[in-house]
Amino acid sequence: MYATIKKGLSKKCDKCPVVGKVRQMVTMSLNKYMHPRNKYKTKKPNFQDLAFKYDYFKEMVKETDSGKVTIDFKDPASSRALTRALLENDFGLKITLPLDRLIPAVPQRINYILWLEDIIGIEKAARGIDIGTGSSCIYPLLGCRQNGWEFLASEVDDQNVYFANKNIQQNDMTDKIKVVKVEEDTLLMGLLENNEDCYDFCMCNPPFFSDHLEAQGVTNTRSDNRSDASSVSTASEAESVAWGGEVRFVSQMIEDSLKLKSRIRVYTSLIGKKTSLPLLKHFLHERQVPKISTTEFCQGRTMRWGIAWTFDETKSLFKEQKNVKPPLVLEIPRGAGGVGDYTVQAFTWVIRKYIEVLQINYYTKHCGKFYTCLIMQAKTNTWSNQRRKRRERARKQSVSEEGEGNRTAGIPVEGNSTSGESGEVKTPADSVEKNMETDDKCTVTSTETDAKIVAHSDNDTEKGSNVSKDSGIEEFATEKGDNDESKKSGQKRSNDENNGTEPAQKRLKKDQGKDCETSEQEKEAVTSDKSCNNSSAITLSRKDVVERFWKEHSENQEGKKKKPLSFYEKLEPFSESEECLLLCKLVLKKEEGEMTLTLTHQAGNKEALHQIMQFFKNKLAVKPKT
Ligand SMILES: C[S@@+](CC[C@H](N)C(=O)[O-])C[C@H]1O[C@@H](n2cnc3c(N)ncnc32)[C@H](O)[C@@H]1O
Repeated sequence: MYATIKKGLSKKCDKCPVVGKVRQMVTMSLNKYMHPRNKYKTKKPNFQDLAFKYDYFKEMVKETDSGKVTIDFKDPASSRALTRALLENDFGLKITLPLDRLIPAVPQRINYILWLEDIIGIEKAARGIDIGTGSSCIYPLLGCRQNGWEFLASEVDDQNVYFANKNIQQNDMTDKIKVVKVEEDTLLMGLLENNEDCYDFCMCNPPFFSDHLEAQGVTNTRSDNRSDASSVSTASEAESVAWGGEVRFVSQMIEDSLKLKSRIRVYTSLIGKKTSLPLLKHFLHERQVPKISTTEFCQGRTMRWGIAWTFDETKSLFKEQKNVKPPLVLEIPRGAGGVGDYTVQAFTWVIRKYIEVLQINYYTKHCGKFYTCLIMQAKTNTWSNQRRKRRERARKQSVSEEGEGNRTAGIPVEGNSTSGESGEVKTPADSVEKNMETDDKCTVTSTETDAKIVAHSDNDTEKGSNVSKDSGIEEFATEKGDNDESKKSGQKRSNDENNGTEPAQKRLKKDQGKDCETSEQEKEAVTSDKSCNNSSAITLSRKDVVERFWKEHSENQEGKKKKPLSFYEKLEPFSESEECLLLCKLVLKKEEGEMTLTLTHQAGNKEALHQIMQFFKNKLAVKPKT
């Protein structure tokens, strides 16, 4: 897929050394929730510029078919070249790394340094400890270069000690950073037993895993659906695995800190697994450590956590940190939810339909080719226990049918479908339940949770579309002639039309129908796709469907062609200060060819945010390959 551009780069370089016509801004997947002072937050690394400057990096870059300059993140040599180039370019640090040891990701390491700056301040020169400094010695090098901090660093691995010393020397920092080779069971106590110095902080990026199986992802909780890691880990077993994992490692740091107390003003550690955090906090509370603070590092698509504790009760340590929750990020793989068009437009459409089914208020804040932002306001929980509720309802229904079968025999039931089965009064929640039920019934293609959204030809729509009277929510995905229920609902849909709230999806379907009448060429294309053929549903992925949706949307926005908006589009932006169960922001973004869905909490119940994300995960899940 990639074509090497080593030669191409030289050509471009000849044309225009810095700003070539074909210059590509190359970005890494770093999101905007990085530490506010992280320089990569707003200025992503420009691979082309780096390639012009550094030959060792130029050798690694490739150009994608779309002309984007990138590297193969799964190749250790490429990752190493990137780390080397970023440290040299952005921090003036020269670094030598072996290929068989951990290659640190620079933007991630900066986050930890900046968090420490927030805690201890940068006004005064500080002295710190780095436990397990690695071959790069990256934290001491960065802390020293950025803030003039001095370091005592420890390491158990001989090769790491060798390279760490080499890196200190080639950056002229031998008077500021000292590396000590320690034994495996040594953390702070052993390191400090022969000196009486005091330190402002200690930091540590511990080996996360408790055994090699966990390190290889065999026994941890990564879901089967999760896509492969986008970068390679070159960490040796000693670097990533420690007996008892990070919990035991940091617990031992805590035990040591109870003896050392204020010889180190602030104790900190990075945490790789969220589940470790409550255990370590509990451990600290149990030992009556007076001040504890935690943070979340949002690093591209990786989450890490930080934990800090101190025995220094006189200072206002940890006070100024804001507890800003990072967003929940879902990587959307190609083919997710059966949507073949890997575009923001296609997935925006799908997501909006799911939101409408859930009866969550929303308005569109931004809708672009690569970026969509919706503000969502949920009043009640309409997403939990869908399956259980469906089963219960089905059970109830069959019981009532059995019991009332004789009584209802011969009584016309047409039109009863929206007022609820068994004559129940239909609440909005019921309506959602019902929508969800039909949605699942009709859209699940392979498993109960793997939803495939389909659009239908015009005639299919007539038969299949269903708009709930109560909610104005359109049932957007039913197989042709699916069931009687959907046939009955054609009447209900027209209620909606009369109100001028023709849903976007139906408009799409209509347009498809028009295509069939107006253009022979298009007709051919469309019929070959079977969209004009009543006998089968077409997938949403058809490019023309998406293009039409997009065109229509922009027309609406520009106000050139006033088409009626869907029920929810008609809503004015609601008051975001209004009391609700959850207020959040949903962002769909395509960056570097990869799509992500991000939910950011704004107000209300944080658990609800996780539940909604789980709902989207289920709906968009692609089945693991067998
Ligand atoms: C996850 S790596 C972190 C390396 C580096 N700090 C970084 O962030 O890239 C953990 C490091 O701790 C080292 N290590 C493991 N046990 C240790 C111990 N008891 N004392 C010091 N270092 C240790 C490993 O050799 C490894 O280099």
